[in-house]
Amino acid sequence: MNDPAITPAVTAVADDIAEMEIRGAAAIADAAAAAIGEQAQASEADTPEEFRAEIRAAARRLHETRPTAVSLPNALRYVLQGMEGNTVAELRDSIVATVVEFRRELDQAQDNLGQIGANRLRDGDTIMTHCHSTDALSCVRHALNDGKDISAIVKETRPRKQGHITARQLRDWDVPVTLIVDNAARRYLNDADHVLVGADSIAADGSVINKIGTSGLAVNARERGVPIMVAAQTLKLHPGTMTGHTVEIEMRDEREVLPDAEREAVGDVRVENPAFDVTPPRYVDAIVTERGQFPPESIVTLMRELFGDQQNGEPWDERS
Ligand SMILES: O=P(O)(O)OC[C@H]1O[C@H](OP(=O)(O)O)[C@H](O)[C@@H]1O
Repeated sequence: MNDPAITPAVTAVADDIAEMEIRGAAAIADAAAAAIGEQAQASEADTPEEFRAEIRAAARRLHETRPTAVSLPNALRYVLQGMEGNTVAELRDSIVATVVEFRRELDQAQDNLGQIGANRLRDGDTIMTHCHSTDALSCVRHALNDGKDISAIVKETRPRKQGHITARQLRDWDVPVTLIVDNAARRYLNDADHVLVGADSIAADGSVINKIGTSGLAVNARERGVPIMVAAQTLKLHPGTMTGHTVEIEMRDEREVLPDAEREAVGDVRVENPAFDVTPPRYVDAIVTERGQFPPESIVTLMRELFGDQQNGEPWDERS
């Protein structure tokens, strides 16, 4: 049998995720779900078996792009579990409807989470941010909508400088922004009332997997007495960690750290470029989700409720 046909739209989205043209855990989940919808609509499968094989192949292609943000497999699982029917047309319709539902829930969860997180921010507070998180920014947006004045100290976030995206978004909302290099964070924590970050995955023990540099920031913030708030919708909860799996930390291309043009001046050194790190739960004050805010130690209770009956295996594995 030929390999299942994957539509060019899926390949393009997968490439964009791998290259970080599409980035941020929520945006990756949204784009991956939409791509499965495109696959379903473009499919020329003659039989239900062929259609299912194509959808599974598309999901695998999207899944293999980046390993750390669990929102990606969680999104794919949601959509594939919605696939039902006995004909190609029924299967297609079920996928398309599930994608619409998933994307609506994603937006709604981010909005609800923002309202909950905004309650932690007081009028006149200054936040310190790391990287760019749409979940974290949703909290700021709701605080602003509630009439609070918020200022921000924005960490640049080497090597890809996603802090620039955060700074731009906050300025568009008229939030006063001070942009700093990552190394200046400890100094400026004296001026911060909260550290506010997002997450790519949350483990069952309440550990937060987020952009490299988050754990050092959290340790420094704890030493300075600045509370650390993690904004992460439940799509970021990692079901595999309930059975002891660890979260794979993505290692990215060394040229993000040392571009070819600078390589010669530095010479023959090894470069490592981990994209994420793990912040232990004891450095986190609250994990804000659309289901409420939790001390990290109690996140496992929510995970049991959400994933308790999950079976082994993934719907994109070679099963029907
Ligand atoms: O889902 P939202 O809150 O937008 O983003 C969550 C996280 O995704 C990003 O990863 P990357 O830039 O894709 O490596 C950052 O680590 C950010 O905190």
